[in-house]
Amino acid sequence: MVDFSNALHLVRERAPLVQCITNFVTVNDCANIILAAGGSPSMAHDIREVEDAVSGVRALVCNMGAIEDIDAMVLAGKRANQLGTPVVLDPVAAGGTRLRRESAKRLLEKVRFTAIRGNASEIRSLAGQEASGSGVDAAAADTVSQDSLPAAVQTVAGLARRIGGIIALSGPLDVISDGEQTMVLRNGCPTMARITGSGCMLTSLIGAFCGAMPSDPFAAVCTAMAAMGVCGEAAEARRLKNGTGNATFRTDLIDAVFNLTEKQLTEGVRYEIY
Ligand SMILES: Nc1ncnc2c1ncn2[C@@H]1O[C@H](COP(=O)(O)OP(=O)(O)OP(=O)(O)O)[C@@H](O)[C@H]1O
Ligand SMILES: Cc1ncsc1CCO
Ligand SMILES: [Mg+2]
Repeated sequence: MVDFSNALHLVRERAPLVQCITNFVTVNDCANIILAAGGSPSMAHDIREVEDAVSGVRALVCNMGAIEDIDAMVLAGKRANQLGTPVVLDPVAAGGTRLRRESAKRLLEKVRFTAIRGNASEIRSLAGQEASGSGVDAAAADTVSQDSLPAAVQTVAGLARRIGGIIALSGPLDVISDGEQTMVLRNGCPTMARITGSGCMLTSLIGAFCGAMPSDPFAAVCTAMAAMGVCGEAAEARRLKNGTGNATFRTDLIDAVFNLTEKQLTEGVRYEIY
């Protein structure tokens, strides 16, 4: 049983410092969503300081959108592993190019990840399955539907066992597994895929929750994913009411995380456990 309410309470009470080595496309949104959740962001990514910087934080987020910073991620990740600090990976476009396939392989060999959050194409690629996606968005052919859900649960749980951490596949249905228990979340809205960075922001949020409750990473990841979905719905309600577009939606999404209450989260989340 995941206590969503307690996890949200803890992230606000503990205000974890989260270090992100992340891409320049969405870096500002990642910093702001960590702040919205009650955490504190550090975007230090220079290879000359990441080992030092990671010593003072509660979680490290490595985002492969910053493909030029893979060496820094390996160094920071190894240091975080030594310190017992949670490390979260966003395998942006993991199967898209040879450089990304090799980088993902190298990261998984060198660093032990507490959690990996990617879209369906990225998770399929990490699992060694045929994936249609080549850019940063999931391919329609890979997207999890009600019909393909049983197979997706197997893939996600199998990969979780292989890496010894949590795998979170996002999309219309979110599938989260630690290899034994698997949660399926049915929140969110299609507009979330019409802004860049909802995935990057979600991975940063996972970093904040893992930093706040390192002893229960499954609850941390599930709560971050649930919060993002419920907040996506709140931002969509505003968009429909105000007739705004994706730029305002992005701001409303961050505002929704800032204003999210424990009651709104527990009443709004739609999930099942496998
Ligand atoms: N069609 C949809 N219906 C409901 N929720 C969605 C939908 N598409 C995306 N989401 C939600 O959007 C968030 C980001 O997931 P997504 O899989 O789009 O990430 P991503 O492809 O890595 O994004 P990016 O790389 O642009 O940051 C998750 O919370 C997910 O549940
Ligand atoms: C668009 C884009 N390109 C590299 S990273 C990124 C952010 C979404 O993954
Ligand atoms: Mg992404």
